[in-house]
Amino acid sequence: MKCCKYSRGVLQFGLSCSVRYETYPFFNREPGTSSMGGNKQKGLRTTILASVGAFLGMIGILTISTYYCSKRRKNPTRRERIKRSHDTHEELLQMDLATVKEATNNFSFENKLGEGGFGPVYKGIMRDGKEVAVKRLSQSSGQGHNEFKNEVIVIAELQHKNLVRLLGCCAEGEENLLIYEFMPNTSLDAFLFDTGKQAELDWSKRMNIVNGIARGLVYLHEDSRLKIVHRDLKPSNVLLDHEMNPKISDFGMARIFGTDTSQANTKRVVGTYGYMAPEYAMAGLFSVKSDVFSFGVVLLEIISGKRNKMLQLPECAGSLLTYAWRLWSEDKGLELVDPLLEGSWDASEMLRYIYIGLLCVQANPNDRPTMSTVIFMLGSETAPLPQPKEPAFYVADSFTFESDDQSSLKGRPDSSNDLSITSLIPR
Ligand SMILES: Nc1ncnc2c1ncn2[C@@H]1O[C@H](COP(=O)(O)OP(=O)(O)OP(=O)(O)O)[C@@H](O)[C@H]1O
Repeated sequence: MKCCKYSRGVLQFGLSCSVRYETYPFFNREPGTSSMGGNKQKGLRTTILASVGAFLGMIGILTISTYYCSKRRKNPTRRERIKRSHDTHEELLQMDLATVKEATNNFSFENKLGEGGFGPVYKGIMRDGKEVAVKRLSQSSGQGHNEFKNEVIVIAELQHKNLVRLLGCCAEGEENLLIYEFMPNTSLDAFLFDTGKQAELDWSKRMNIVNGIARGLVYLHEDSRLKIVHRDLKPSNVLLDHEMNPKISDFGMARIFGTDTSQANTKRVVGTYGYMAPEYAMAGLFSVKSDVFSFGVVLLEIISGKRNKMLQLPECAGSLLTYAWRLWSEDKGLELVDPLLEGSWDASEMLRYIYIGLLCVQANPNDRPTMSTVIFMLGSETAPLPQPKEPAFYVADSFTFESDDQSSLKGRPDSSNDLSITSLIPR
């Protein structure tokens, strides 16, 4: 549309030029009025020549503006690109309710895969046989329409093998549905913290999961067109495909940053207790480094097979972080390792992973590495690692945080909560 406007503008400009040329006194002299000896015929010729010149000029400008416009269409500005992708995605991803109902057997109990803060999740089979997972926003969920939209906007912009794919959405009447690719092995927490399944995660699978999560985060933070902070990374938001490859999910809380923004703050703290960085949980400050903190917690959980917040060991009051730090300081780092992994790991590699976990959960965000540095450190046996400083500790019982939104953290240690919709600022 803009192109048309430009072209119309150029056309008007050209016409007005030719009109001006014709009315300019020099081209309309009466015979004998000029010392140059011009006559009416000469004046007319000059006028025609000027008009032809103006016309040709106008054609030239039109050609250039058309070229510029088609180039713009191919390489839109950031704002145009974002707006266009919004429009396209809203169109592309729409699915009708009848189709989703049919796929999920009318949201039957047998099809229910689980339930999160957003609402229940159902398995569905589309007409073409494709398996999907359908998240149904429950009316009573603390999360609302804004998060639903946020998830669609954020995830529709992204494509990476370590991020779950959103296939479609449906907003009809009271129903708000998100349709994802189906992950047959559900989520990481279903393996990591389930005594019956823990043993299936040997060290090589765990390393693959750690590296995949790290790559997904690097993409979000640095490599995608937008700079995104996830804000709710935890094992239940890491889904596993049929080969146990990890895919980060749940972008309802994600925030998109501009290139020149490194940190933002909010009065509405969202996220999950135990995984939130202290500066975020207590002051509402978040950045890519808050995701790094959550990654560090998940990494230490993967190594130990223990939940950060659930650790009730006699030798350690508090969290897994307290425990890991204590062992590390006493040169007993390897005691942290999940006994089920016995014999499947190499000591120096394992120590490096623990080291990296501790670097990620340091109290000061500036001390934490970026996710691309984490990838480098995970893959290098020789990379010099800085000495980790003490992690941020917060003990379950004493941790409370009050924000403007009274539904937030206090008294709901295991849940995520509300946030206003992301404002899209491209990289
Ligand atoms: N794409 C998927 N494929 C297969 N199972 C899924 C998929 N998405 C979610 N699930 C299942 O549904 C459950 C609920 O997921 P959901 O993301 O809504 O909540 P959560 O991450 O467990 O909790 P919260 O909403 O508090 O973050 C998951 O534990 C998982 O077992």
